[in-house]
Amino acid sequence: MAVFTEVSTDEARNFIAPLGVGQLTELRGIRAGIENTNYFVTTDGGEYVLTVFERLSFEQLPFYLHLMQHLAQRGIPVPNPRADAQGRILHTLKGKPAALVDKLEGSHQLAPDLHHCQQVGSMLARMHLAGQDYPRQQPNLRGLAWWTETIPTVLPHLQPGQHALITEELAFQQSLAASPACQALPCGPIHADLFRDNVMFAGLPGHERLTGFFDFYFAGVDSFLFDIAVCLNDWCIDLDSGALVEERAAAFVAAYESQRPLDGNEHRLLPAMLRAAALRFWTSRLWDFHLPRDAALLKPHDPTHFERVLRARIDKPWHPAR
Ligand SMILES: Nc1ncnc2c1ncn2[C@@H]1O[C@H](COP(=O)(O)OP(=O)(O)OP(=O)(O)O)[C@@H](O)[C@H]1O
Ligand SMILES: N[C@@H](CCO)C(=O)O
Repeated sequence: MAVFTEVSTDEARNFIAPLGVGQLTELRGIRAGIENTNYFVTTDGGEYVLTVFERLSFEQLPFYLHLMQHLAQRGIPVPNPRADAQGRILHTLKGKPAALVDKLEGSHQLAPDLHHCQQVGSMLARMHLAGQDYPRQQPNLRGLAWWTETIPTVLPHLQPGQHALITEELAFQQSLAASPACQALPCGPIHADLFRDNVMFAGLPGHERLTGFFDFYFAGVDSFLFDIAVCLNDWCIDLDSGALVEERAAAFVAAYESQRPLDGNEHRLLPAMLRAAALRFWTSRLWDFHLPRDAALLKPHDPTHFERVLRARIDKPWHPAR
């Protein structure tokens, strides 16, 4: 359940009044999600999502919300935050930060095929290009510095084989990140968490079209290759074994490259970046699992999934044919 902060109809009506979205006709709590309170808001003018942020602060949120606005203004299908007459998109509800964004049409595609992967790959590249002139800066807060700080805190909970794997992988990623090749990777704002449950598709089975990316609250400035690797490790794998489904991965990358070709460095570093992306989510899942901060807000995902993904990426490195 994901209504941590109850919002009444009157509170919602007052909240949306300055946002020029019409009169409230329906307010419905959204059960999915574990981070924030979300409500579907219907007005006589359209459909929206009201989010009350439970963990992110007034200082952190402008980067994410303005990024969504920037991308939406450039034609990327992401939820556009609604502004008041002064142009403010970060609001306050019950003392907490809150936003009203456009509701995306459609639903998740949890069993993607080539067609879905191609659409995500192509839109990811378009998003990277559209974000290049985004002026705000915020690093990927779940990047190497965070892995380096967090991995020691989870080590006491690991079996010897896992302990060796995660410390060796961290050392590998630290030396890789310091290399000139890695430092030359093209960077910009990335989503950094574009899993199957953060993309919407609409349309009849077999003919679905991508209607949007959402949940930008792990976004940050990092290499585009890292974003590609996060996607490949979710959209293009067999969820049981963690093995890459090469046909889907090749289709994803080809579609990405139809919009933004990878440079030689990106091509060479993709196998290592796939390992980095697996390490990132293994670490965060271990941290959520073994060191829960706020039990009420957290239903941890299975960490061993990303241990399998990491082992699979090490055992069978992959990069697309050129
Ligand atoms: N802009 C949107 N348009 C349509 N549906 C949305 C939108 N934002 C959120 N939703 C719906 O609300 C659900 C919960 O949102 P979300 O996944 O962002 O939850 P969260 O708690 O904020 O984050 P997390 O995914 O980390 O748990 C989504 O699965 C989706 O169905
Ligand atoms: N996508 C993340 C969780 C939310 O960011 C995971 O699957 O571990």
